[in-house]
Amino acid sequence: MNYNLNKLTEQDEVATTSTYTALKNLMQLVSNEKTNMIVALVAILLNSVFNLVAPLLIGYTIDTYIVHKQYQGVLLFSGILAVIYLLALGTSYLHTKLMGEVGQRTLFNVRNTVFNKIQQLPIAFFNQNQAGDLISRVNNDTEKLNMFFSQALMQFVGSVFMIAGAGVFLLIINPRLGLAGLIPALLILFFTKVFSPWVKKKNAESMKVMGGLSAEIQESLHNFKVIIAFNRRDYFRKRFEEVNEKTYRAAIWADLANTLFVPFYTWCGSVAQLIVLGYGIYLISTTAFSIGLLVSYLSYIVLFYNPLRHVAALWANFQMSMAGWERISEILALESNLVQIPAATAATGEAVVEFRDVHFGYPGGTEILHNISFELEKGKTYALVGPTGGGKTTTASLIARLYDPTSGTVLLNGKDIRTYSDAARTAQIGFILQEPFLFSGTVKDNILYGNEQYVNHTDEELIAVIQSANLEKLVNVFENGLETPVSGNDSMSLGQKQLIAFIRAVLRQPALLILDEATANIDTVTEQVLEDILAHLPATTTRVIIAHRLNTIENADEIYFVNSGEITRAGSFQNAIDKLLHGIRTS
Ligand SMILES: Nc1ncnc2c1ncn2[C@@H]1O[C@H](COP(=O)(O)OP(=O)(O)OP(=O)(O)O)[C@@H](O)[C@H]1O
Repeated sequence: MNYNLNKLTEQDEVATTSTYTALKNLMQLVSNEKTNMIVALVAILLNSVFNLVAPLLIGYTIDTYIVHKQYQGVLLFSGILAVIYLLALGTSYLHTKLMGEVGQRTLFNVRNTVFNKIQQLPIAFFNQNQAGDLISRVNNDTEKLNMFFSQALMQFVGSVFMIAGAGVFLLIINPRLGLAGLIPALLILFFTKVFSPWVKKKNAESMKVMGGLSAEIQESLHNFKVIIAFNRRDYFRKRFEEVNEKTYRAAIWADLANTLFVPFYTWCGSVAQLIVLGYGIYLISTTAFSIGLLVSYLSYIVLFYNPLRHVAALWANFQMSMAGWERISEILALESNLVQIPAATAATGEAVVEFRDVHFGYPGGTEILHNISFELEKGKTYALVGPTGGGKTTTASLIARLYDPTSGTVLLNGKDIRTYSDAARTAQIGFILQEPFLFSGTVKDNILYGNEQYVNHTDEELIAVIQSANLEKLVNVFENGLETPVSGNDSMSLGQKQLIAFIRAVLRQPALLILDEATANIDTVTEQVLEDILAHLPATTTRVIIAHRLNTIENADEIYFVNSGEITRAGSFQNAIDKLLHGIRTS
């Protein structure tokens, strides 16, 4: 399955959605904010009404009181206007506050939802996407949604109300003058329709390269040791400069697209004012049209075109939010291809693990394992040996169901491995990866990770468990034992990390323990301790050891030779050495 977010095709369905669909999906996300949104909507509606009534009152005051010099009436209407403006202020505050909170809650929920989704996706997803791009989606793109809800949405709705209201007033008071004043609005409509897709595209491009920039930063930070050791700062600097330049150019285009509407809308507003002024003066001189009405008209033209200009800026913001939402939706639409399937048949066979005619290739790559069939029996120790790149780790990954075969079946305890829940499967399998990962905390925290059954143990109880599993000597390797601090993945030697991963996996008491080069960086004396621990695991534990060091595989019950995607029994230890040293090695 294609999990590459930057290469989704039409068949992947989520590639591009219409603005309408994107908006509909987005609204579903805030369905539990309905009450707040309705109150905010009412507030913005009232706000528009207050702002719309004011010019009418001003025109009325001019024609009725100012022209006839009745200053008591002027004072009265000034007071009424002051109250109306205060109410407008109150409603404006209310909807801004409510929508600000809706925005923050949505941001919180969307970030949680996206992160949880990412956690459910299979390893293939992480293989195909760069961490920096994902971080950018979780951080930056979700923030665009916050902007949309906290600022854009209600301002947009308020502006639309205002435009509609002002338009109605303009057409009712004097239809001909109103129509004349609205002619430039047609130009705006046309311009917006033509340029909106382009604006959206430019924003989407900008976000995409921003994701690329994050990925570049992440990669160089991750590989800083290599960069410094090889003195290749210039290499990464050059690569960074290239991506930064791309980001800069895309941002310039997006900015240009986003600001394009505003001056044009302003210009259209000015033209409309000129039209109304000219035509209004003509109407005053030829008909009974009053100065007060002309003043009201000019105010309504401002109330019509100002929010239009605002809508232009908000429209760009909206396009940006939709582009961000689409990038987030791409993640939300993905489903793990490693789903649990219903168990069709009862367990067949005694083997702990069985491969039946298994073929496998990584997504988008060539086939790595070709028609593999073998069985691993309970309580035995198996070694997988073979040249680099031969397929050992891939085989182990299929045993642990980090991937599913392209065809064929992997069985765990006689049942298709896909019929097990994640919890049931991982409870049976302990996998020590080639590159163990440590979290910040202490040695104890890292050991307890994945060993929830011991989380509530006191230190004494935990030490007792460690002693009974013969792991005490390994814990004592660390200066402060269980309390030795771990300040991130790079704060320990690879051998020390392997020790912690070993303790973690053995404490799980798995029925099947896979060690992928798990002792490659451990000194010979400590390795003997590990071997002793392995030898004293419960008699039912099956061990799969992947190793290049020959002494590690010496005591295996069975040795498999993995070469060029084929797995064959190597027979005796001597045979395995012959194959390794003199066999045809392809990878
Ligand atoms: N995530 C991946 N995506 C694409 N191809 C991969 C991936 N991981 C491994 N491969 C390819 O699969 C093949 C088998 O790799 P694998 O890691 O299984 O070999 P290995 O026998 O464990 O090697 P080593 O002894 O170096 O650990 C190699 O050609 C490798 O390039």
